[in-house]
Amino acid sequence: MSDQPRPSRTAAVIPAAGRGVRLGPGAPKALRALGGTPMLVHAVRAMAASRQVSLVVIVAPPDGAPEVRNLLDEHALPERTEFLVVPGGGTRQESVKLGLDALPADIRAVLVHDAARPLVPVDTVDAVVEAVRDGAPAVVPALPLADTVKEVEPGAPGEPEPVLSTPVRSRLRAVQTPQGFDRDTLVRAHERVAVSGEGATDDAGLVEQLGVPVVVVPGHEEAFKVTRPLDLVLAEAVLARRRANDGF
Ligand SMILES: Nc1ccn([C@@H]2O[C@H](COP(=O)(O)OP(=O)(O)OP(=O)(O)O)[C@@H](O)[C@H]2O)c(=O)n1
Ligand SMILES: C[C@](O)(CO)[C@H](O)COP(=O)(O)O
Repeated sequence: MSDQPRPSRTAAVIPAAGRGVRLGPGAPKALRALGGTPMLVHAVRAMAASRQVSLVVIVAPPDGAPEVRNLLDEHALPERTEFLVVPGGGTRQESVKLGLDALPADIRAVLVHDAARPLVPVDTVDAVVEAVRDGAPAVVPALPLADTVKEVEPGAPGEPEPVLSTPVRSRLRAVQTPQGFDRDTLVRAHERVAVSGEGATDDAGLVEQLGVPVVVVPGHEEAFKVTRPLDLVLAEAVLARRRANDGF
């Protein structure tokens, strides 16, 4: 056997342990079908489509790891990619941490990608990986906003909420995944920033709390998050358009 050190590798961690409450009653969101295939399988394929990603860690619902392992075995996935399934936690932040804990030592760069963003194009994945490999410790894909955003004083449900301010829209970005990180930076962020309430809403936010710079690269409209029922309608339409285009 060669005693040369193995080159450092890039892994993707896919938090998929959420219930999908905002999507309505049914199976855990990641296991629901999109175009006849579980949303999670689309997300796993989207990460494995990047030749830069050699390991995908899937963070399953806490009691659903065997089911997710079976699901992956039933679907065609690239042979050059390694897949690991670990049980998740009660918040997204805890689930990502459990995924990071499972990474082998030779992983130097990590993507964190929501199972709920099943249709992210491979070019977006590659752009994030490239930026990390070029030396950025934390990279997020993002898009400018179409709506004006107001900061409000949250009130009781259904009651009018006083507006506090209107941030300058041209300075705002809607952040997507995969978010890419130097592994040590992301692990440090997850160790230092405690889970409070629902946890941090994204991983780059934890890194920002360390004072480490985060940069934005262009996101993609098709990397939207399936959160509410209407998002599922859009996702089915995007998938149908892709399949029709592939047919010609
Ligand atoms: N305890 C949790 C909560 C969320 N997630 C994952 O984090 C991603 C983004 O979360 P979101 O879209 O909010 O999913 P849910 O938490 O399932 O949605 P909801 O808030 O509507 O229940 C999803 O892929 C989800 O599976 C996770 O791994 N573990
Ligand atoms: C990580 C994220 O997708 C970036 O926009 C988002 O913050 C996840 O939020 P959610 O409420 O857990 O879906």
